[in-house]
Amino acid sequence: MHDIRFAVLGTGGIGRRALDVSREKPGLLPVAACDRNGIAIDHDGLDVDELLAATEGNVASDGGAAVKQHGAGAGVVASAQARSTETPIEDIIAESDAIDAVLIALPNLEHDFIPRVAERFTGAGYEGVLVDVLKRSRVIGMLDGRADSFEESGITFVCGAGATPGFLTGAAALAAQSFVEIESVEIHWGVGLKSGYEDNRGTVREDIAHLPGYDIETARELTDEEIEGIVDEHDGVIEFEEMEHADDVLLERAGICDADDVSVGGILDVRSDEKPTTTTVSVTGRTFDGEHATNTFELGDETSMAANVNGPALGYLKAGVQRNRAGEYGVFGPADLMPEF
Ligand SMILES: NC(=O)c1ccc[n+]([C@@H]2O[C@H](COP(=O)([O-])OP(=O)(O)OC[C@H]3O[C@@H](n4cnc5c(N)ncnc54)[C@H](O)[C@@H]3O)[C@@H](O)[C@H]2O)c1
Repeated sequence: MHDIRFAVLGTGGIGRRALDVSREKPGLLPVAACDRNGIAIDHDGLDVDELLAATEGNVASDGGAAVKQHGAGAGVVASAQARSTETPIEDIIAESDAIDAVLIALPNLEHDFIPRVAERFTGAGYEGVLVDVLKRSRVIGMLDGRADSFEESGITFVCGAGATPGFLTGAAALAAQSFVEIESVEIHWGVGLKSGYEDNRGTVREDIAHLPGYDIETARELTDEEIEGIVDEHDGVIEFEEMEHADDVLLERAGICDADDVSVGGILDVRSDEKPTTTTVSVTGRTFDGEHATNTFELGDETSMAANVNGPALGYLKAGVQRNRAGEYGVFGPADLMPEF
């Protein structure tokens, strides 16, 4: 039985794959999807096969010149189920009475963009679940600052619910259970994206903002050619250290450790699907009986970014719906919930 009707905001690299993964997750019925230029809605369930086929290689991200366009229109409007609109998010909000949960797979190149999108749902009196896969630590505080209005509206907001933060934050919370004091949490990720920048625009651009000499503002202004240039300079393999990933504040928020004890780094290969390094979460701490040890959680190298972001995002969405139906509203992080399968 499909008892969770959900929408996806953003049908780029992440949003399209969320729809794809949802086909194999029991209980989920995708009823709406939008990108910057279009919207597809069918309350009986979208035809995901058709939508994915129509948007393959046609993931209109920002209307820029380099967007791949293989169909009649750019992005979601290439689907027979979609129509073009200048107000995609409002159009979904207008139908949100019949939507249980919304996965926000939008870029996060302005820190307050996702909080502002959430405000639009609150303003319309939405009662349901919002889930995002945002990365930046500072955005969590902005969402926490709106917790009262989410509670008043009847919204259960699950924030930072992708891979990192998200899945790996939850793994750290579990790995911490052997200890009574946590000394450090080290998250080191490896991602191979043969589909490259073209199919993962938000992800790659936002990661570049973590490189020395860049920030979110400068990354936002880069042209597609400049991004391709940075990728070329690194021969397609870019290494990141001390990233501002919200795993730190989300673990602190859950009472597990101080944000300062958490470090996140990783290696992104934009030219190969093979991971350049194994993704690990290492939690070091002291046990009640005085031992020091490190518990390590490791992902299989064959698991793709798409699997590790979207499986958990939809799993947390399901957990959020359960909370929402039990009348629990406000802001939840991935260390506060166990994702459902
Ligand atoms: N937490 C994690 O583990 C994790 C991992 C990967 C990506 N992400 C995040 O996921 C997000 C999406 O990444 P992506 O690679 O899919 O990006 P993308 O650029 O490929 O796709 C973004 C989509 O959002 C749409 N969009 C942009 N502005 C819009 C607007 N105003 N209204 C409606 N639609 C709009 C675009 O048209 C596009 O469909 C990024 O913020 C990225 O950092 C998180």
